[in-house]
Amino acid sequence: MTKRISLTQYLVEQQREHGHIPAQLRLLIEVVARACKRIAIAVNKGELGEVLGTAGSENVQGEVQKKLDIISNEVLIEANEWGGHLAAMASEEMDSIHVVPNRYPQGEYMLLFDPLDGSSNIDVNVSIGTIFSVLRKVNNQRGVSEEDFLQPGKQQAAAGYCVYGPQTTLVLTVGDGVAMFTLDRETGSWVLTSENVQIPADTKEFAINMSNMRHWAPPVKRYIDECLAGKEGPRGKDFNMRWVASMVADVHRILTRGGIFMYPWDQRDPDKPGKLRLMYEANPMAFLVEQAGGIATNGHQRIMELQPGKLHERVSVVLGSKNEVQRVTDYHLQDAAR
Ligand SMILES: O=P(O)(O)OC[C@H]1O[C@](O)(COP(=O)(O)O)[C@@H](O)[C@@H]1O
Ligand SMILES: [Mg+2]
Ligand SMILES: [Mg+2]
Repeated sequence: MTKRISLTQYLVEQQREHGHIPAQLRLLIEVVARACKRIAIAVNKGELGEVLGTAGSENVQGEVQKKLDIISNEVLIEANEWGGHLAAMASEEMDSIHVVPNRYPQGEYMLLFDPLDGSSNIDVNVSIGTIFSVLRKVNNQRGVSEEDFLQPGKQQAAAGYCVYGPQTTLVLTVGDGVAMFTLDRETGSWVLTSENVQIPADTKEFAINMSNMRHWAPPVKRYIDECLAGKEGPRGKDFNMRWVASMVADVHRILTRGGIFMYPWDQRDPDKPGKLRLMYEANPMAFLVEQAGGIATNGHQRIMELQPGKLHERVSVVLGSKNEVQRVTDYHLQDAAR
C-alpha cells in the first residue's frame, strides 16, 4: 500500500526540511482546512441542510448574499478566532475587519478570505470554493487596523483554496511550490495527492465570460479574436473554451492542465478596475499560479506587486499559462504605448 501523507505531516515535514513554516502558521492552515471541511459538509447537504437560496441581505459590494456565503463566513470566523494565531480577519462578506476579541490571545497573522466563491453556482450544484490569503502583521504594537491589511500580494505568507466539486480538494502554497490534498471523507483527513504542481507554459484553452465581449478593451478583444480564428488565424492552432463562473474551479483546472483565465476591465463601468477582488481572490490565486510556474497580471503589472488602497479593492485579472498571459500583457502594453 502506498504511504499516505496527511496535511499535518506535510506541513511538519516542510518545516523540518525548509524551516519556513512557523508553528503558528501551521496551526492556522490546519484550522482553515478544518473549517473548509465543515463548509464541504454543509455544501454537500444542499437542500437537505436547508443551505440553498438567498439570505435576503447584501454584502458591502451590493451583492445579494446566499445562505452559504454567510454560513461559510461564520464557520471560518468561529474556527479561527480563538486559536491564538491570528490578529484579525477580513472577508468578502464583511464591511470591515474582524479583530480577534480581547478574550482570546492575539497572534501575528492576518487572514483574508472569500468564504464562498462562485455563489451563482451554489443552487445549481456546480463546483464552488473557498479562497484564503495569509499576511503577517507587520506592526508590532497591540491592536490591528485595516491599514495593516493593505500589503501587496508578494508579502503573503501562505495562500490557497478549497474546491467543493466531485472531490473536495485543498490547494496550498507556503511559498515553496503548490501542493494539493484530497479530502478522504471516510477518515476525515486531507491526503496529499499532488506536489510541485506545474502549469504548462503553453495552452490551447481560455476562460473568459464571452458575453462581455462587446465591452472589452482592444487588447483583450484582439487576443480572443486571434484564439477564435483557430488554425487559419495568426496563432495557427485551434483553441477550446471553458467558463465555470467559479474562479476556484477555473483556476483549479488551470493548475491541473494549464490554460488562461481572464476577468478583465470593461467599458461598462470605466472607473471600476475589474470584477474580482484583489486581496482575497486575485492575490491568493496569483501566489498559487506563480508558485506553479505561471504568471498573473492585471494586463499591465504583476498582480502581487499592486499596492492595495482599500480592503475590497477590485482588479482586472489575467492568469495562468506563462506564454499566453505574457502575450495578453504585451498586447496591453503595446496598446498603451500607442
Ligand atoms: O458571473 P460572471 O460575470 O461570469 O462572474 C464569474 C466570476 O464571479 C465570481 O463568482 C465572483 O466570486 P463570488 O461568488 O465570491 O462573488 C468568480 O468566482 C467568477 O470567476
Ligand atoms: Mg469570489
Ligand atoms: Mg464569495
